[in-house]
Parts: sequence; structure tokens; C-alpha cells
Amino acid sequence: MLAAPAPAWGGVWGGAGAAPSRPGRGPAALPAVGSAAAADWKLRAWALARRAMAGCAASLSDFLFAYDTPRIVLIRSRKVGLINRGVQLVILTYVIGWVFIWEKGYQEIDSVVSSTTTKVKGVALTNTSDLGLRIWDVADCVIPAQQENSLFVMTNMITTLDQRQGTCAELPSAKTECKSDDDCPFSSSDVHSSGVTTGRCVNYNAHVKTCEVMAWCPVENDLYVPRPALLKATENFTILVKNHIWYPKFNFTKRNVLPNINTSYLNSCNYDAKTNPYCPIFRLGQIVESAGQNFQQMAVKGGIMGIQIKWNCNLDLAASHCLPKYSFRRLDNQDLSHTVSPGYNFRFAKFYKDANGTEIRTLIKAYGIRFDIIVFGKAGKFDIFPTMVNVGSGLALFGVTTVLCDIIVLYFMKKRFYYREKKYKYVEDYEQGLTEASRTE
Ligand SMILES: Nc1ncnc2c1ncn2[C@@H]1O[C@H](COP(=O)(O)OP(=O)(O)OP(=O)(O)O)[C@@H](O)[C@H]1O
Repeated sequence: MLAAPAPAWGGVWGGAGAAPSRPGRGPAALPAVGSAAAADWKLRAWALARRAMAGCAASLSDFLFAYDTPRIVLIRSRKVGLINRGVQLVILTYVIGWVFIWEKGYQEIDSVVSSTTTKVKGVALTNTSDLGLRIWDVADCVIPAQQENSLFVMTNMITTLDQRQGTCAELPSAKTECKSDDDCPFSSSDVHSSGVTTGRCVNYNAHVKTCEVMAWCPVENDLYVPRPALLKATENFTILVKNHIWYPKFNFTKRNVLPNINTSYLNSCNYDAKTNPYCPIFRLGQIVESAGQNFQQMAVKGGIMGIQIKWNCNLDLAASHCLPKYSFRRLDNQDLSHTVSPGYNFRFAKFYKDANGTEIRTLIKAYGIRFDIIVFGKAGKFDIFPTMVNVGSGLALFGVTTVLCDIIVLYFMKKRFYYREKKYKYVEDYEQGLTEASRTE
């Protein structure tokens, strides 16, 4: 190899291809063409290029002409042996216990498709100053009569009877109270108004005057919500939930009115988690109580309850083992520290005509409980493909044992250097090895 003469200025090479610099004196000027310094430059560049090429060639030859092969080292050590078997045991427990037994890794899984219908039964009696003695049956209390996966039962209400189109005093509030007509704008309204103002200030009662509105009169007064709830007897109403399920992958169908349930049982049973867990008839009070709530409190302002039906089925067993599991929870917010706008209510009206043909309506602000029926579940059945996939991944997982034990033995144990020496062996090519062996002899 060529020995490179020292640079004339004593500078430092910044590396192959880097321009030499003269510290403190700025960049070096290039030597004149044909001068001795220029020849020196050429020599140095040539030497560097040769050195780089030699490095590349060595790496390439290592890559092309060397081969590494795993070597099996049997370590006769109780400690290492126990670590190895311990890790294998953990992996075996995971694969058999969790993947195959608990998660049923040998099964194909399908999600439930479901349809639900409901029917409510019950009668309630009320006695109010407005309505007198009155009977409320399902046609009065369930609004609308049918919904998809949901039903609303009215538990409390504010009724405004015999409303007609006309003019009357608006409900008193900071905005609507007045002293004279000057306080009342003409033809104004907002989203909270009962109607459109006429510009007149009139008596709401003996003590209060409010702006007159053109509206359905008399306007509704919902400042006081009846307590206890008017329809508190709805606690004893019952719901029949008919739920049909289908697992499309397995073409498996079932319904929650189980094959062993007969008409007389259906007429008399009431769901109970312990004594009657498969009766599809639920008492409203019991649904609310099962969710840890108080029906009478909830009935005042309304709320939303969830009836959850879980169908988790192992279709490797007989169809009779595929059974619904019911649970209940309150779905609307029950944050006691934030009681703004609690419950659930809406308005509807019943229209009719009086003897003169004038349109009249009864406005009802209905408070009640909406029951949402939520059906979910999975079914599994043996299938060879998930079984093979899970067996394969379980076996692959055993490879982790070697990696883990190698890391422990080669990096963490006291005798790691000894084990490393035993594990790795560097071997020359056969002929070269022979030459070197004969040379050492
Ligand atoms: N909410 C409910 N509470 C108690 N029993 C109910 C309820 N809904 C239905 N049933 C009873 O369950 C059975 C099946 O009801 P289904 O609606 O299929 O038949 P139905 O003869 O039309 O019912 P019905 O005419 O009594 O309303 C009937 O005997 C019915 O009386």
C-alpha cells in the first residue's frame, strides 16, 4: 500500500473527498496544475479511493462467501433447564387454557341478528280535579302503540283540556309579565312562546298581568309537575318481549319464548332472575328495581331504561343450551351533581270538534319511561380452519421460549461470557483451516 506523504501545511484531511483546511487561515488554495503539490493531492485521493474500494470488496466477500448456521448447545444447568420448562409451561397454559378452552379458539364465530316485538298490559286509575275518575289502559299509556326495539310508557302528565284557537294571556315569566300595553310588542314570538303577541296586556289571574297571545287557548301551565306521578300504577304493568334471533353463518334460529313454555305458563309467569329467568314477561317496576333505581321517583320526570338480552351460544352443544340472559340498566344520565333537564318528556295532542264544528284539542305533556331493547351475543361452532390457525400460532409461540432463554443465558446470567463462548464458534473455510492448522504445527 502506498504511504501518503504528510501534507505540506500540516492540515487535517476531513475524510475522503473533503477539502483540506488550514486552521485559522481560511480554506486552502488549490495547488497549481502540474506543481508538486498537485501531484501529492492526486496520490492521496487515489490512495483513499483504493482503501474505500477494498473495504467494500471485503464486506461483499463476507456477505457472499460466509454462511452462518444455528448451532445446538445443550446447557446442562438446572437453573437454565427450569427457566426453559417454566416458560414452556406458561405458553402451554396460555394456548390450551386461554386460547382453546376459554376463548374457544377451535370455533367459528358469528354475531346475532335479531328482531323484537313488545306488548304491554295493565290498567291504571287516576282521580284528578281536571279529569275526575279516569281509567288509563295500554292504548292510553303506550305512545306510539309500536316502535322498533323500543316502547314508551307514560307515567306522568300535564293535561290542558279544551284548547281552541283564540287569544289569551301568556304564561307568566320575566319576559311576558306586563303592566300596560306599552310593555307588550305587537306580533312577536320566540321558541319559548305559546303564540304570537297581540300587543295587549291582559289579566292572567287576579294578581298577575301578562302579554296577550294568539295561541291554542288556554295556554299550558307546566310549572308544576304532579308528584307522585299520576300514573304511578304503571309500576305493575307488564311487557311481553318477543325476541327472534338468527345466526346466519350457522343458519340457526331461536326465540326467547322457549319451546318448553306453554300458554298457561306465559299467561301467569313474571320474569325473576332466580325463579323464572326464562319468562319473557317483565313487570315495569321490577325492571327499574333490577337496575338499582326507584320506579316512583323515575316515573315523575321519566327516563330511559335498557332491557339487554344476551344470546351467547355454544352451538357444539344441543340447541336447548342456547338461552337468553336478561339484564337491565338505566340508560339516561343519573349524575346527581348535574340535575339540569332530567328525565324524558314530549307533547302530543288529541284533536276533536265541538257541537258547533269548532276544532278543539287536549294537549298532553307526557313524562314516561322509554324501554330500549338491546340484543347482542355471539355463537360459536367447531370449524377446522380456526382450529388449525390457532394450533399453528400456538406452536409458533413456543419459539419464544428459545429467544427468551437465550436472552437470559447470554445477557443476564453470571456465566454469560462462558455460555457465549460455547454458543458461538467461528470457523474458517475448510482448505484455509487446514493450512492454518499445518502452519501452527
Ligand atoms: N304484557 C303482557 N303481560 C302478560 N301477559 C301477556 C302480555 N302480553 C301478552 N300476554 C299473554 O301472552 C300470551 C301471548 O300473547 P300474544 O300477544 O302472542 O297473544 P294474544 O292472544 O294476541 O294476546 P292478547 O289478546 O291477550 O293481547 C297471551 O296469552 C297474552 O295474554
